Formats: sequence, structure tokens, C-alpha cells
Amino acid sequence: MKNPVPVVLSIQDMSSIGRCSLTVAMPILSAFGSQAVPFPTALLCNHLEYPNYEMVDFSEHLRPFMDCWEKNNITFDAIQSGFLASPDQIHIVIEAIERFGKNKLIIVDPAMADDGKLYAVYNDTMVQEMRKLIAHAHIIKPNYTEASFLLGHAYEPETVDEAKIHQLCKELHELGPRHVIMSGVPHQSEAVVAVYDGETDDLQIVSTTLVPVKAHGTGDIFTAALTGALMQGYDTLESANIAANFTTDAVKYTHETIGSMRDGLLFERLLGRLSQLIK
Ligand SMILES: Nc1ncnc2c1ncn2[C@@H]1O[C@H](COP(=O)(O)OP(=O)(O)O)[C@@H](O)[C@H]1O
Ligand SMILES: Cc1ncc(COP(=O)(O)O)c(C=O)c1O
Repeated sequence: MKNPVPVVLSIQDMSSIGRCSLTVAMPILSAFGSQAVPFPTALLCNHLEYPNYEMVDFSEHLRPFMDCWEKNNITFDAIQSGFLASPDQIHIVIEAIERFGKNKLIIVDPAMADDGKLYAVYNDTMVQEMRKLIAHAHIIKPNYTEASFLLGHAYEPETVDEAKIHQLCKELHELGPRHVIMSGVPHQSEAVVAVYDGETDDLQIVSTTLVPVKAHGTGDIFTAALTGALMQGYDTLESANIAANFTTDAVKYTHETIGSMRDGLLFERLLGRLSQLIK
């Protein structure tokens, strides 16, 4: 009998403080009616954008976890990956997709860069390996910076228009994934997400209010809500719409209540909205 609660393997770090990766994926997926199975790539006391951090790389435990799951006949309905601790971990994610992802939905957030720069812990090897990982995905969610890095294009936010975004999405699709959902598309007055279907060459734009603040973890919140919506049977455009509105509303709520973005978005207050969307 089909499980009414979809099971999503979520491969990303567990940062105790800062509301990103697993600490947002788990509650958001749960609220949206899925079981989120954590596969922690690293344990951190807080995410990397704080002035200090402690990190324990979990790589050596990942294969034994998969071996055990296989012996116990554990299966998943979807695999979703996010922030990874090292380029080597990309091989482990690809292995997880090969072992547990046959005929399952694969969603990859190639989290590695923002505002025109790679995160300080990465170098070009991460970009090269990430290109290999996205080839295994059905849906990828790069931000505009990550899209530029993945394609080896210059980061030129000032020259962005719809034709250029369409071209970038098409080129990303040619690397493997059917759908490209590009977040953080540069725009002066709106928060813009591009939703591209490579099979039909169709580009749709989802716009929400741009709140004049910079927050971390927005991509992770977006991808978690996107995955939750897809697992409920919403199509890609509907899911991107739900994810964009949920994330923007969480930015807005945090800005209007506590004002500080330091410890992430107060998305907990909005989780009930996702539960109402369960089909
Ligand atoms: N300041 C903001 N105002 C409104 N929406 C935002 C804001 N920041 C992020 N979002 C929403 O969250 C999405 C994901 O954020 P983004 O910054 O692109 O992710 P990432 O963390 O991967 O760089 C954006 O496309 C937008 O829909
Ligand atoms: C360890 C870690 N995971 C996840 C994130 C969140 O990434 P994003 O802002 O792309 O959602 C960050 C960045 O702040 C991070 O340092």
C-alpha cells in the first residue's frame, strides 16, 4: 500500500544555530506532510556566516549509514541535497542517488556561492564536482551566482534580463536536469525566481515583494518548501510559487518583528500555512 506520508532523504549539514539546511528542512517538510530523513554531511555549532564556528565532517559515516539502510530495506520517495562539506562529499551524494534514487525525484540545491562569490570554504574543484552532481538531478535550484559559476560565465547582475535568464536556464538544462528553478534573479524592486522546463523550453517568472534585507538560509527554506510542495503533487511552477511566497513572507515577518536576520528567519510562525496546503 502507498505510504500517505512521502519519505524524503535530505542530504545536507546540521548547523545547530542559524536556521539553515537540516534545521529548516526537517520542520518544513514535516509541516508539509513529508517525513524528512536527515543524512547529515557535517555537524556545526552554527553555520559558516558567523564569525566563529566548529565543524565535524561526517563523511566517514555516510557510506556505513547507506550500507545499513540497504540491509534494512529502507527506501525513499525523493532525495534532496543541499550544502555539502567538501567536493568529496559530492561523490557520496551521487552514490546515494545511484543506490536509493532509482525512479525517484532528485532535487539538488548546488549551494556553494552567493553575491558573485564562492563560499570561503570552497574553490573551483567544488564547482567542477557540482556540475557532475546536477547531471543526476531532475530539478536544480541554483541562485543566480551559482548558475553563473556552474556555467563558467561572468557574474554580471547589472545586465540581467529575461532573455539572458532564459539562456542560462537552457544551458543548465543541457547539463542534465529537466527543470531549473533559479532563485535570487537580480531585480531592482522585486524578488524574482525563474522556473524553467527544459523539455518544453518554457520559462515562467515568479515575483514576490523584495524586502530590503540580506538573510542566510533563504535558499534552504525555499528548497525545503519546494520539495514539500512537489511531494504533495503540486507541479513545478505551483511549487516554486508556494516556496517563493513562504520564504518571502518569512523574510518579511522576521524584518517586521525582531528586525535582526542574524539567527535566520522566524519561519516557525508560518509553518501552519504549509500544513493547510497538504492535499
Ligand atoms: N530579501 C528578500 N526579500 C524577499 N524575498 C526573498 C529575500 N531573500 C530571499 N527571498 C526569497 O527566497 C528565495 C531564495 O533566496 P536566495 O537568496 O536566492 O537563496 P540562496 O540562499 O540559495 O542564495 C529568493 O528567490 C526569494 O524568493
Ligand atoms: C553550513 C551552511 N549551511 C547552509 C547555509 C545556508 O545557505 P543558503 O543561504 O544558501 O540557504 C550556510 C550559509 O550561510 C552555511 O554556512
